[in-house]
Amino acid sequence: MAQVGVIMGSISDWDTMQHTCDVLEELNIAYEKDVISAHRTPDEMFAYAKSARDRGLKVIIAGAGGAAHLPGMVASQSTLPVVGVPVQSKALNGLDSLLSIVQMPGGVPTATVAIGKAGATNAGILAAQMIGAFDESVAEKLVNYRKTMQEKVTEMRDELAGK
Ligand SMILES: Nc1c(C(=O)O)ncn1[C@@H]1O[C@H](COP(=O)(O)O)[C@@H](O)[C@H]1O
Repeated sequence: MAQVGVIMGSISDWDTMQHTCDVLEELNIAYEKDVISAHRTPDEMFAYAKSARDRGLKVIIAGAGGAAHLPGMVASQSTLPVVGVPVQSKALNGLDSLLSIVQMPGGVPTATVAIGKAGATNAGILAAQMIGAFDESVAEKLVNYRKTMQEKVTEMRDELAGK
């Protein structure tokens, strides 16, 4: 059963949001993915957010670009934690997406990560950390993920020393 719901406003967001899915797979966390838009499919968006907890999801990750209302609107309809990923827009480089997601009114938070690929990856890790707070096996996977990161840095140091 999926623990994380990954949604995006358009298929054009997939290039970014695939990095969320990649890290969830790496951490062996079951997830589902879908295209849902607060603007274009408001009824589906409401239904998704309202049913998310009962369907067993623990965290929702929502990626959107431009007037990125999807994360905030989903957050308004669910008590699950929502992580918003600002997708890099063409016109304003994602600053519009970032500000749309991060500037929520008091009472309805969305956890907001950085614009683009690094943010999308971090959204997946953050979701794993939320689940890992209550699930030791997920916490162990996160420890291993960090070890792998450290090993990569060690390789970089060796590579730099040889230059
Ligand atoms: N920001 C939103 C929402 C929403 O917030 O509901 N729905 C679609 N979009 C965004 O519109 C951008 C352009 O979409 P198209 O490429 O389909 O024209 C995408 O980045 C999408 O996330």
